[in-house]
Amino acid sequence: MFHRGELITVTISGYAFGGNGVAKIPTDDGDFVVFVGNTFPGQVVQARVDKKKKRYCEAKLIQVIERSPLEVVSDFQEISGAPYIYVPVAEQEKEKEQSTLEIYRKLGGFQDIKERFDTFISSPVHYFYRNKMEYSFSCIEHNMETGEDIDDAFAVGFKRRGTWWKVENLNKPSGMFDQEWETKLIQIRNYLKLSELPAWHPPKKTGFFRHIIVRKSFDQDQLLVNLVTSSEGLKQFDVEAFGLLLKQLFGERIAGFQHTINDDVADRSKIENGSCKLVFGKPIVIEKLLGLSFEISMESFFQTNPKSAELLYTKALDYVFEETIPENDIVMDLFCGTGTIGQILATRRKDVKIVGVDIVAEAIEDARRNARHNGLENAVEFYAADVGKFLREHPEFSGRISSIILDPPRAGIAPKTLQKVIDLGAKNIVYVSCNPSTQARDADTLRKAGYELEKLSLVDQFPHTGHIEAIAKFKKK
Ligand SMILES: C[S@@+](CC[C@H](N)C(=O)[O-])C[C@H]1O[C@@H](n2cnc3c(N)ncnc32)[C@H](O)[C@@H]1O
Repeated sequence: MFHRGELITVTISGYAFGGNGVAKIPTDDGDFVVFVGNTFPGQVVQARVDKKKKRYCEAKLIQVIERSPLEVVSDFQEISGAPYIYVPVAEQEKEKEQSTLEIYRKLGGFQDIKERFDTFISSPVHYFYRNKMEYSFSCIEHNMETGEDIDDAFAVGFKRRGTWWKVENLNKPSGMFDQEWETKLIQIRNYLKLSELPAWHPPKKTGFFRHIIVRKSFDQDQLLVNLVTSSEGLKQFDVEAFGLLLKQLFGERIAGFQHTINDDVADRSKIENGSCKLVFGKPIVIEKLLGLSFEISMESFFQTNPKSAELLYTKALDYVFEETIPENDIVMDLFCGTGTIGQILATRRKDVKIVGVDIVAEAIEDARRNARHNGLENAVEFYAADVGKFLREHPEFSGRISSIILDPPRAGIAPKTLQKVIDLGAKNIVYVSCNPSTQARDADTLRKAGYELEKLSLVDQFPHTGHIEAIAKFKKK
């Protein structure tokens, strides 16, 4: 049944972890299962078969032909990064919870996960919650109304689902990022188009305008803007005049405007590369989390949904403090990024030392600077290193740690590194993850090493997407 590359139309009847809609096609040998990413039960969709196995296949969504009866179409423009914008949040949350618990059963072998499940924390804001957005320019536009592709266009918005070359103009807010910014993006597009410099041509890798990236501070209600162009035709572009337009459109809300010149042929991955000049203002915004201030530059990692991150961190730290931490003990914040969790912990317990480790040197510099500004420099120590290497080179911590916080990237923790973490002999481990499938795998390793999974909570950091954040609490038996 079906072959790779085939265009199929299926009705989605179920939901699997990670935003995969499930369609079942009856055959003489039982159901043949089709997984289609970014779809929802009740939708009829057109999709292209990508991977084919004997009993199932994976297909990429091309278009939703019929909406699910659950969906409520609103005035937001649907973008590929937010496939569930029309699905009521309660329905999204229900599917996320069930599918995440199922992945814990399947990949972690925790058949009794329901009994260990603590709570599902909803995002305190469901719309306009993101603090960073990256828009692409392309001279190949996919017109959403007519379905046509237009060459020699000037499009600014997001890549058409499943393509890296076509851009759909963002004509109204997506419901994900700042409402005023996205309402006025059309004026920015019209202004830049008048320069007669071309938008980027992704297949040819030529053109001038490449990306526009915006960082937001909710606390200050300010925006930091970075326009990325090539140097092709640079002399014709009046960057100061564009800065004035930003000031006219957004006034005091613009904290700073940067211009990055990037001639690298690689598209998204090199977005922050090239030479960057601050045209006016500051190259940072300041965000507040649970009373602490964090300076965020364009490049720094910072939780995308800060209001929800407060709830995530509070829950993670509640788990840490459920156990006794002796005075002057060390708590490790491994994969600490800009050190937010460790610093917040330090405000709740003044008599413990925090050791944070992250592989990105810039993130550690941010962590140290922020700790100084927050008056916490004596409570925290940050190291720029690979966690596995750090633990190998610092055997002195072994047996001296009562609690560890882990917050690794989506890939989870490398087996050798996890073994080093286990060798520390901590009584408690709190594991925060943006990918519960790798967390469930690591939870199985921790269980085999004598750690019991006591509790699991889910935090909906990313409404309208298939993503979910999970916090697991482990205790040494
Ligand atoms: C999900 S982020 C953690 C963010 C941080 N806890 C926060 O909330 O701001 C994962 C972090 O792991 C870091 N990382 C990835 N691989 C690493 C490794 N092998 N050793 C140390 N840090 C690593 C990344 O630089 C990133 O900052």
